[in-house]
Amino acid sequence: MRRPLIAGNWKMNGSAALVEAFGKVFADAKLPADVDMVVIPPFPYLDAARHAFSNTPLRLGAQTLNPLHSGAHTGEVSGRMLKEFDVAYALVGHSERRQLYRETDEQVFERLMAALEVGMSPILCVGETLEERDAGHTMDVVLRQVGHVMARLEAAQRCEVIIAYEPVWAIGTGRTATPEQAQDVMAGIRAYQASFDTSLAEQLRLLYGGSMNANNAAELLAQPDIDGGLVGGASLKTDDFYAICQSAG
Ligand SMILES: O=C(CO)COP(=O)(O)O
Repeated sequence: MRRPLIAGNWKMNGSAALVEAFGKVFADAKLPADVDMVVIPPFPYLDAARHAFSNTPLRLGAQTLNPLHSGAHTGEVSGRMLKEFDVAYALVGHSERRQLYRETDEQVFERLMAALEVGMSPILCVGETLEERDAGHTMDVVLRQVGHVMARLEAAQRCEVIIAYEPVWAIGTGRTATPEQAQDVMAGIRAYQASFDTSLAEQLRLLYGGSMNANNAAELLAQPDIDGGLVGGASLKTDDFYAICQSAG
């Protein structure tokens, strides 16, 4: 059985007050014990979140990381630094980074390797644009993004990777993929992974992202190949994120 994972990607949102609010709501909550719950705030809030979440099941993630450990790279943050703040997960290849900051598949691979090197679980984000979907290229795009990374990893590294399928057209648009659309792509990713190793494919955790909210989470999470969610907008509201975590249990 794969352990469900719900991760909240705050993107460039949130505040010190929101960190405190999450610490309070998640401290006394009756949350499912069999679900991994992760908050991914902007870097400046990581240290406050580490303290505020110490009595909660919430773990921390980073939105990106530099491939190097240190050096003359103004504005960048390394995995080694993030580890000092108990950051356990790192997003790599989010579509906003691919589109707005021109990150290539190769840079995504380098960042993912940096996360693995310091013992963080990378969450590799993949997904097609609307034009790519309409042209019938969804699986080609997604498997290119997955393959560029997975095909180059050792088996032991492959087990550490979590994959988030986030159709670009569903991100922040309120337009969620139907459970069937999401399931089709997730099944395709798992089948690709099975071409390396069938038992690893069974263990691979696949998250859906793109306008997941408290109302649609249960139906998406009920799909056989969806093991969790990568939540954007709804992860900025304590009650909504709490409800999504509940529905994963
Ligand atoms: O990009 C996302 C999470 O990484 C999804 O964002 P929304 O949930 O706001 O659509």
